[in-house]
Amino acid sequence: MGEGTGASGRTVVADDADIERVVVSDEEISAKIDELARQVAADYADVDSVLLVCVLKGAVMFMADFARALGRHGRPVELEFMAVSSYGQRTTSSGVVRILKDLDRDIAGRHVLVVEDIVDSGLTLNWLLKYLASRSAATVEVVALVRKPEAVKVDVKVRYIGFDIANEFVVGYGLDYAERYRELPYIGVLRPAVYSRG
Ligand SMILES: O=P(O)(O)OC[C@H]1O[C@H](OP(=O)(O)OP(=O)(O)O)[C@H](O)[C@@H]1O
Ligand code: HPA
Ligand SMILES: [Mg+2]
Repeated sequence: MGEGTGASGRTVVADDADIERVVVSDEEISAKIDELARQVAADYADVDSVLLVCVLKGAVMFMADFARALGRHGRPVELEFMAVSSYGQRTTSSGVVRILKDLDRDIAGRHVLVVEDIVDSGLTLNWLLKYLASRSAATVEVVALVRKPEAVKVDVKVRYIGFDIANEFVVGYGLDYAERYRELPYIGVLRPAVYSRG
């Protein structure tokens, strides 16, 4: 693809052609991450250490940018990763959360902040919070970049939220459809034709 301006309003990236509409731009994401990091750094100013738990794969971009923003705001953190999956190739949750990668270390007594890309039905987070509670963390809070308030099926406590968005399937900035589009720098909606390609 040559030079030009794509759906993101900036230099075209490879998957722009499949995007119908941008829901959250990369500039909005950066500004929001900075704002969330400032707030979290202030709220956790009095604790010795903070353990960020990234929920792979979707939250990988958010984790990387959020951790660095916390550093800029004077809050050092430790990073831990879990991989869970409930969507697979679908656009709706299977309701069954599978652990693909567990935590590498004990979180007992730690101040844990779960870093999630999206709260949709809430089923993943609901399951994860129960799982982490059983591992005796001192505190467990959640930061989620986006949430779909109209899609929530279970009420989960999310302390920090970037954006509330409409109830439509989105991709980009870590979010995938059948493992694609995670690398897009913004969050957007796919053209309907993409789903009928099979
Ligand atoms: O609120 P929910 O309806 O449970 O949906 C949110 C979860 O679903 C997605 O993960 P997915 O299962 O697609 O795995 P992935 O992160 O590897 O894409 C997303 O990254 C969240 O973890
Ligand atoms: O809208 C979404 N897009 C991608 N992955 C997701 N996982 C839950 N909701 C979504
Ligand atoms: Mg997914």
